[in-house]
Amino acid sequence: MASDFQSIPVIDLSLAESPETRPGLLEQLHYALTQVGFLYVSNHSVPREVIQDLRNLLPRLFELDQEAKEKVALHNSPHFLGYSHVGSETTAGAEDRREQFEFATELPNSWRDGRPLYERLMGPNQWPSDDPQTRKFVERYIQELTQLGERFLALVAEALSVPSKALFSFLSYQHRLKLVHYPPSDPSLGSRAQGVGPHKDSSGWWTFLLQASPPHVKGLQALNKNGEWIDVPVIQDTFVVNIGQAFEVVTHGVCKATTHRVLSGPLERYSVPFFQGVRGSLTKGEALGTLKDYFGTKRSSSEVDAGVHIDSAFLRGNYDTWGESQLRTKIRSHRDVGRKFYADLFDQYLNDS
Ligand SMILES: O=C(O)CCC(=O)C(=O)O
Ligand SMILES: [Fe+2]
Repeated sequence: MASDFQSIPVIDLSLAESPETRPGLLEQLHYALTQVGFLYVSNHSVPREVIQDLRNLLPRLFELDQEAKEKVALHNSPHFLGYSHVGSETTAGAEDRREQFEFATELPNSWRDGRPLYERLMGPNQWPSDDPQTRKFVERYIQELTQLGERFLALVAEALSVPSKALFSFLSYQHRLKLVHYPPSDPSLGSRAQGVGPHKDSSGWWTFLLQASPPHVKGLQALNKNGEWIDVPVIQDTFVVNIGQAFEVVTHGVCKATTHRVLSGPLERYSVPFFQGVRGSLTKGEALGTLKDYFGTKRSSSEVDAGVHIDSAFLRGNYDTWGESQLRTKIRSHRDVGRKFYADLFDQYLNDS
């Protein structure tokens, strides 16, 4: 079997600043995008203080008592924003061992009868603490990551030789952020407990992940084409970046959303994934049509071959827009929210497969 990636490339974004080093950076990025689907970015320009403030917040929020957490429970939000407890999610058929607070770009609830229902995914956050710093730190972090996401996307366009305008046209103005806590696993399970099971990121365009625990706390792994799980260790002052499913679709599978998982071990672990959002009105036709010329004919034969199989619930599903496909996924994984806020659609979404 051909060898495949055994480690995750580190891309130094400061190399983009000089005309001497930029071509080399783009070449490394092209390799990471087309052969790995996972990378680290270093020298990313997100201020250290913004990251540190968020990191300090994590234990404080997860130490809140259960009552305070339940007050902002995700099941009270039609926008799927808020707290979910350990055991409320399953991935790949098994229960995940993690609790999380989900936030998004702060937006008013502007959905009205007659508008597409997926627009209701946008709406205000539930803030878990009266401490005004919580909101300040989370919002500032989302703002910084939104900017990093845009800078990164411009480089991706250049590395793939596609118009950046086309890539930007797929973006939403709502991005999502999760604060995640993996409690220590039962010692009898060794280091093999499921923090989160094998998955591809479905909700975003790109994911920018902060591994917020010290380097000796391991857990994240990416799957290479040979079926080997490759460790994605903590590298200080970097973000882990990986491709989401919508990006795999628009690049016709040339850039794959790589499967990954988290094993939880005897040490608790914190992480913060930021999911750059995709516009809900994006249709299948647009997603496959916009860059067809770039990913159909202009590619080397090995890249075109790689694009033959696109693994996407969006393309397979019965609904034409990205927004509807997202809403369906969310309702199926949080059925209580579906029953409460989307009663008219609930049965249809549950029984349409
Ligand atoms: O916690 C991590 O390191 C990764 C989490 C993840 O893959 C996800 O939430 O999609
Ligand atoms: Fe993920």
